[in-house]
Amino acid sequence: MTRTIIAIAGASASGKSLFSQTIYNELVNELEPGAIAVIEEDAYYKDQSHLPFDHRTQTNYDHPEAFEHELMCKHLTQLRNGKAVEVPTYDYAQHTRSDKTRTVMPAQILIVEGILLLSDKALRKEFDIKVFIDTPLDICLMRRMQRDMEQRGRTLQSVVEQYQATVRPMFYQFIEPSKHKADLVVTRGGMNRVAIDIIKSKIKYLLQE
Ligand SMILES: Nc1ncnc2c1ncn2[C@@H]1O[C@H](COP(=O)(O)OP(=O)(O)O)[C@@H](O)[C@H]1O
Ligand SMILES: Nc1ccn([C@@H]2O[C@H](COP(=O)(O)O)[C@@H](O)[C@H]2O)c(=O)n1
Repeated sequence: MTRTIIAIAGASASGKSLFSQTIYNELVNELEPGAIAVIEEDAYYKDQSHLPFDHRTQTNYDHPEAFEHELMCKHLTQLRNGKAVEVPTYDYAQHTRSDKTRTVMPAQILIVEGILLLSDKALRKEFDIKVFIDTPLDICLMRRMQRDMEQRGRTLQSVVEQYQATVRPMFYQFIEPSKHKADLVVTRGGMNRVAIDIIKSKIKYLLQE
């Protein structure tokens, strides 16, 4: 059986999750059970439970070193080879992994979304289709402020400080240059109906092959 792994990359709050979830939600009931699955790169942030909370707040979460990309690569290879994996789950409020894992079965179509997927050479090799969500950074910042305060337990001050110290500089160092590794660059992210339909058609075509 041929399996296809699709990467959805882009800045934080660019709309990667919305884009991925829209494709998943619109296809999941049309396809055979278990044909499509989604994995988040954020699940592979390193475990920091051994560090005091104050230290965890100082981590640069936008640098490749913050992730356990080796484990992610290993899991993607296992999924491609038809094996189920236990994906970690992440707690943004605690800045570390939670105790639970999530079992992901080897789907024929696997969508993977995350900020640094295309900047890592080893990870890039795992992807059959590479998409970059290209959203202006000021729009990402506005969305991130709202989301991080509502859903990730952050204050306005902490979002602004983190944005200046790491999020913005790491975007220009790692994420923006990785756009050129993409097969498709998508504007308007999760609201780009044409782009969503193109990926959906490609998935349906692959499943018919
Ligand atoms: N095109 C869009 N228009 C309006 N809001 C959007 C759009 N894309 C995403 N959002 C909203 O912005 C926030 C961040 O989007 P999300 O998909 O979680 O970003 P990412 O996964 O890239 O971090 C969410 O609240 C989401 O609903
Ligand atoms: N403890 C953490 C871990 C990550 N972040 C931020 O999350 C962003 C990536 O997730 P998206 O859903 O926004 O793509 C990344 O920019 C990290 O700064 C965090 O704030 N705290």
